[in-house]
Amino acid sequence: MSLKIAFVGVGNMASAIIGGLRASGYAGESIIGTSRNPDKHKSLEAQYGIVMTADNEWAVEQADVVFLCVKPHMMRDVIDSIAHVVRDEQLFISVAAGLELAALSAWLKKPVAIVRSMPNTPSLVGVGMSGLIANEQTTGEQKQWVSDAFDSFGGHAWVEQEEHMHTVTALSGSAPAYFFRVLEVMIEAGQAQGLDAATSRKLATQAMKGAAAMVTELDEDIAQLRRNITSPNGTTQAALETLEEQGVESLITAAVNACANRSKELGKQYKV
Ligand SMILES: NC(=O)C1=CN([C@@H]2O[C@H](COP(=O)(O)OP(=O)(O)OC[C@H]3O[C@@H](n4cnc5c(N)ncnc54)[C@H](OP(=O)(O)O)[C@@H]3O)[C@@H](O)[C@H]2O)C=CC1
Ligand SMILES: O=C(O)[C@@H]1CCC=N1
Repeated sequence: MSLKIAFVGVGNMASAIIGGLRASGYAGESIIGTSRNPDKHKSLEAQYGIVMTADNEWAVEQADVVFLCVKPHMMRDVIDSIAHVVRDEQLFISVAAGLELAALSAWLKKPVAIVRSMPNTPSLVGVGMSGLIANEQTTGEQKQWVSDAFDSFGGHAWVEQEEHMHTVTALSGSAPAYFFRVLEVMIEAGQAQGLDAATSRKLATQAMKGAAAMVTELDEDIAQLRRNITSPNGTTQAALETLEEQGVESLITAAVNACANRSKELGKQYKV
């Protein structure tokens, strides 16, 4: 089915989803985006072939599916301002970190279908990953549409318990930023050893891409893939021993836990 989609708040995350949807063949004419700043509208229209407006009410009125893509602390005000035009048959998809289905449902004030999602920005280049959970109003057909839409810009996983959305955020929603940070540090280290920035970036990023491709394309134990590179008393062993000595396991575990805990805090802050 060809549905009209509205994105309320076209910033980093909505742009990544819109870019992914457009690249996979979704028609620009069926996508409306909103932002308060009209100065941004022309460039977003040109970039994605969509219609931009500052009028959230109008955008929601046109839509079968509404993606809610503003920051968590803005969500309640934005929903309050559109609640009076919400129709029972519409599907709402929130991308906001922490915000629970119950809060979204109470603010929307109608028993509409709601999906809470946690996507990530690699959606822009078709390799996103999204965790999803739906409220009980969401039909099987709507869930199938959501699965297909999110698959069009990457992969998806439905979770059974809403609590697990915090872990989804820690393992995929925020995680591209951890890997970007690792790359930044590696590239700087390469430059410190004398390589130019472009060569350093190419070497480190291709290595990360290759590692990710091996893990996703080969059905092999990740630890074994690591051991396959690690010659006894060789170069890799020297690097890995340093990582362990410097506490790589506790460092990464602490970062993942901090992310999930922040998501829980956001949930509590906006609990209804
Ligand atoms: N960035 C990421 O990697 C991820 C983000 N998320 C979630 O996505 C949501 C958005 O995050 P992100 O895209 O990073 O943030 P951004 O600030 O980049 O995007 C939010 C956009 O909302 C617009 N906006 C704010 N208020 C309004 C309003 N009243 N009406 C219409 N548009 C409005 C802003 O544009 P303007 O100022 O022009 O109005 C802004 O561009 C958050 O809830 C976050 O938790 C989820 C997963 C990953
Ligand atoms: O940092 C954040 O809060 C958002 C949610 C996941 C990624 N970015």
